[in-house]
Amino acid sequence: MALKITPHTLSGGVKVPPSKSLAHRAIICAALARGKSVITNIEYSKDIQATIGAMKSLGTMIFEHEDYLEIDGTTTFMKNQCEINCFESGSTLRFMVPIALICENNLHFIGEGRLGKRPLQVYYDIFEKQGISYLYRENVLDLYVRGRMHGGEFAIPGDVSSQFFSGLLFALPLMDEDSRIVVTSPMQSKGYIDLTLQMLEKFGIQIENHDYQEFIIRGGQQYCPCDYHVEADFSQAAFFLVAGALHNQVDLQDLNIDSYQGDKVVIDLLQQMGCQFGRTVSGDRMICNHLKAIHIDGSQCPDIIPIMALACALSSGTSYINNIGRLRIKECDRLSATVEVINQLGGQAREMEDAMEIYGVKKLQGGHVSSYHDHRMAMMEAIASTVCSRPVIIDDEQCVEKSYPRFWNDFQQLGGVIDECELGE
Ligand SMILES: O=C(O)C1=C[C@@H](OP(=O)(O)O)[C@@H](O)[C@H](O)C1
Ligand SMILES: C=C(OP(=O)(O)O)C(=O)O
Repeated sequence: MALKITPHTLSGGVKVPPSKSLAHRAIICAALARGKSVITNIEYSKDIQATIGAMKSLGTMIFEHEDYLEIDGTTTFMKNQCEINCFESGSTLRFMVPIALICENNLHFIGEGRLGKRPLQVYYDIFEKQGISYLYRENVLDLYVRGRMHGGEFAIPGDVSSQFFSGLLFALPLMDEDSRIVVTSPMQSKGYIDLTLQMLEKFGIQIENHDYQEFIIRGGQQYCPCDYHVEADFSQAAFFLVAGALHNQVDLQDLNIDSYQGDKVVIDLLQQMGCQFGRTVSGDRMICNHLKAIHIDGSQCPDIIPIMALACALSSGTSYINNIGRLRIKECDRLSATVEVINQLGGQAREMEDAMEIYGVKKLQGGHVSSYHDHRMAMMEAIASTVCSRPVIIDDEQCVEKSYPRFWNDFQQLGGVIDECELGE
């Protein structure tokens, strides 16, 4: 089965889902604190379920309510032999590996989809150095680890994934030794490190950040329980903000304009392209008369690149997005997939090793595209349908459950016209 989206302008209000990145972090910090924390505004996407399940596997008590969690970390680490299912969540995997090794443990990490193909070498290098035994299969996530990690000196490249840094920053404060992490190549996705440091501070952990070149972590610290409300997700808001830039009338509810989320940059980027961003009683709205081409440095905001590329595809002039080689190691090769989708829908884009060039057109046509089993590709394709002259057909549309399970409901509420269809229709 596939989904047929008949072109239709979107209009109305949408409640932006809670930030996936902040929810992962709040759950982890609460689970590492001795005592009870309440985390409100939770939506059970597959990735968030993975992190909840992972912490439960380590022994944390987590009580799931409709839209909030009660977490008590008093029993965390009481289990020292466990299986951790990360589903397809890179964040869960890269955060949990060092956390699960804070105490002597016998671990089996499993997962789905492309997760086993995404890089983990940074941790294998640490295992080698620290004598931690591990065994894995190539290309699928099936990793056995036995041992305990110690604090000390770490040298980690900054341009593979910031998630390795976040993982270590969560775990090292609980180890006996003091630690220092040296960043050996320019730090990308810095905004996500900021989210980690901010959350750690809320839960009582102190870390020194020397301009993303070195982090100093005192050992023997303690997480304090804390109640936390998860704010709306700018990476998801980006889809509806771009929809606005493409002449849809969408009001976004609950955005925190003072947020530290790096993907908030979507507002600046669309403004540079000629859009106006305004707040009304019914929410925040992006409007645009004439969309101009832009140059984007994608190194700090990888998740909004597919949807920003769509905005570029419908702007006047040639846009260029560089420093995006890391898009190739996400849920799919997002660099290649984004270029392919734009071209298949009737736009014009060219793929380079670390960049893409997009030649703006006035309208897209439509057609059959793959979701590449990637939530951000499927959501970008849905927004693209609003500026197509013919239907867009997407396969495997349920992949949005990874981050935004109610996406298709929200899309329909806004007037999106979707029907199930047989492939080839
Ligand atoms: O820490 C996080 O919450 C994330 C970090 C980013 O990964 P990279 O640091 O690998 O770019 C981002 O792409 C991912 O969706 C979420
Ligand atoms: C890349 C993503 O998440 P993760 O790395 O956690 O799988 C994403 O949500 O786009």
